[in-house]
Amino acid sequence: MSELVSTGVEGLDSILTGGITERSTVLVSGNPGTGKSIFGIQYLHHGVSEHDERGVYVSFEEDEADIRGAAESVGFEGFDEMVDDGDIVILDKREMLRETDFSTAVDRLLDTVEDGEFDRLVLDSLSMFQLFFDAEQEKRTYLLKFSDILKANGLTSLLINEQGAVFPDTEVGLENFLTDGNIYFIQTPTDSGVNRYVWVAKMRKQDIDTDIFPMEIGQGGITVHERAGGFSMMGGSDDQPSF
Ligand SMILES: Nc1ncnc2c1ncn2[C@@H]1O[C@H](COP(=O)(O)OP(=O)(O)OP(=O)(O)O)[C@@H](O)[C@H]1O
Repeated sequence: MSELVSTGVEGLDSILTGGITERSTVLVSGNPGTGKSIFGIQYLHHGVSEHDERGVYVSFEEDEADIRGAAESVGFEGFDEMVDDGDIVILDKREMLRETDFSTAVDRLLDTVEDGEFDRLVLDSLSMFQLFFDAEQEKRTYLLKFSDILKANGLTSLLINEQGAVFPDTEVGLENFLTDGNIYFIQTPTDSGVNRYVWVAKMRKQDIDTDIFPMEIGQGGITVHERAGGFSMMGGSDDQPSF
């Protein structure tokens, strides 16, 4: 049986009955500000601090200082040292977009992971990646090849997907089908801010809880509460999911 990789979010690991199957690629979708990047950083930080697993964070949109700043804002202790020591390697937008040629940028990423010394990868974001393909068939072939390379190098990967539509109007694209798992981060407005939720819609080969669970972002990162329900498109109520 495959090993399970702990996400670093206890409540989410419970929903996943232990974690993510190792060498999977998991799509993490959500609107802006729903916590996708923080989840990615938490996943890598947890890998190093609790499991001695090295990670790579690839960003097309932020530079290293932004990522270090996000880790600091939620109090991930020792994150800077992990980066300084090379336990977490950040390939940031300066690095990835140095060449205008997309395949050279991807080669740089593959060069980093192909020594097999990493266990976890976060790609922020897959949406950027996909902009380079016009034809669906080309996108499909590339995505499959890319995720095969990640798996072959022993990586369990989170591929972040910037979602335009507001939940429950999720856009279901090729990437939803071609990845092993789909996790959604959801936020609904309330009078005083937002209510946050997480939904694991799919995880191949795993028995998962497909309810929608409330979550919070604060010091220590993301916390998922192990009580289903509370989701409402109106926000602020304790009603059961309303769709
Ligand atoms: N220390 C903190 N305490 C509480 N909430 C925080 C803290 N730091 C960040 N947040 C919340 O997390 C949100 C940002 O999360 P994150 O950057 O992971 O979102 P995202 O889904 O990656 O967004 P985007 O797609 O725009 O990059 C902020 O909007 C803020 O509400």
